[in-house]
Amino acid sequence: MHNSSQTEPAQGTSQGFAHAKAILFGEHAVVYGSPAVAVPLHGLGVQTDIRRSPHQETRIESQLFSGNAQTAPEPMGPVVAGLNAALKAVGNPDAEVELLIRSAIPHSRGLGSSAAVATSVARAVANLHATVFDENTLHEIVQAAETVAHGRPSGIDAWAVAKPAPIRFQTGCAQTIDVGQRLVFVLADSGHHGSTAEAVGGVRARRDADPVRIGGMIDRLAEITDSAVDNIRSGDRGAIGTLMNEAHGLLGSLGVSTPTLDSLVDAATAAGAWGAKLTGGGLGGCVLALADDDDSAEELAEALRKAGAPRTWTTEVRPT
Ligand SMILES: Nc1ncnc2c1ncn2[C@@H]1O[C@H](COP(=O)(O)OP(=O)(O)O)[C@@H](O)[C@H]1O
Ligand SMILES: C[C@@](O)(CCOP(=O)(O)O)CC(=O)O
Repeated sequence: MHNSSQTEPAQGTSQGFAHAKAILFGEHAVVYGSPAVAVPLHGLGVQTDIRRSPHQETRIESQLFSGNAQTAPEPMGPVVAGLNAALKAVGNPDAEVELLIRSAIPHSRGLGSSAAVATSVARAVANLHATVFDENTLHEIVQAAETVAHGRPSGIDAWAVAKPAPIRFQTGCAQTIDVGQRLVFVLADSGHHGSTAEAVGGVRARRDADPVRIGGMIDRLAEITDSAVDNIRSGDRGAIGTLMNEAHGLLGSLGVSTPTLDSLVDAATAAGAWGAKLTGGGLGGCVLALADDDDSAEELAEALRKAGAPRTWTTEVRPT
């Protein structure tokens, strides 16, 4: 995965960074208290530069919007909420600041751009005030942004973009997983935006209509996640891949896959991936495939692009 370029801050400017994430197991089930596993996507990140505003207003410059924060359109709501929560947490809620947000993370692809942007903004605010947020304070700030973005987020994204290692997340708590063997993943963009809120709402409606069947699938996703944690610890790629394939099938049955995501999973399997699945909310977004090694990751990425993915990224999870 290419490195997002980090630049030196100008005088009077402070910075904050955060990386993207991919959910390896347990998306959607995590909303109902099941465990989930997320991995950091180092090198695919966002940088925020901040300085005290020389004007009587807070301004944001970003790929989505540039202008006075008070006139920012609705999609910027999470960013403004994160900024306000961070300024409040440093005891300077009325501060006027200027933000420059540069992100390499495509938004609405299940890669955690909203949480990563909010994390980089919060870290920049802390830096400007010569402090560092402890992880729980940072989490609360980012959850304030995520609540505007998604309604009732489980909290996995907010932890996953802030932690440098894979995590097992359940009901608000995130624990780092010890990794037994290096894992190389290829991410393929389906080219379609996915709305997490719509996907989560769809699963909830199906669960309300058929609690026994859908509840059974959610229970199975929870079992898959916990088996996968054991396999990540022991470094059993074959077992991880088999569980990824099963998880993708279940996510399809929950109604959050699409024909494009299914065909990318099929292409990954045909190209020799240990396993592949959609990642994040679904209904668009990305597919995550487990490669054998760096060489096969290149072949896998090429196969996924041939199958229609407009872009791919390769990332690794290092043994601890
Ligand atoms: N480059 C960016 N500049 C400003 N805000 C961004 C940027 N990327 C993402 N965001 C914020 O994150 C939101 C996207 O969140 P969402 O659709 O949930 O995507 P994701 O699944 O990547 O988190 C945007 O509406 C905006 O609030
Ligand atoms: C679908 C979900 O389980 C994972 C987050 O989805 P996404 O990676 O933001 O698309 C929602 C949640 O955990 O709140």
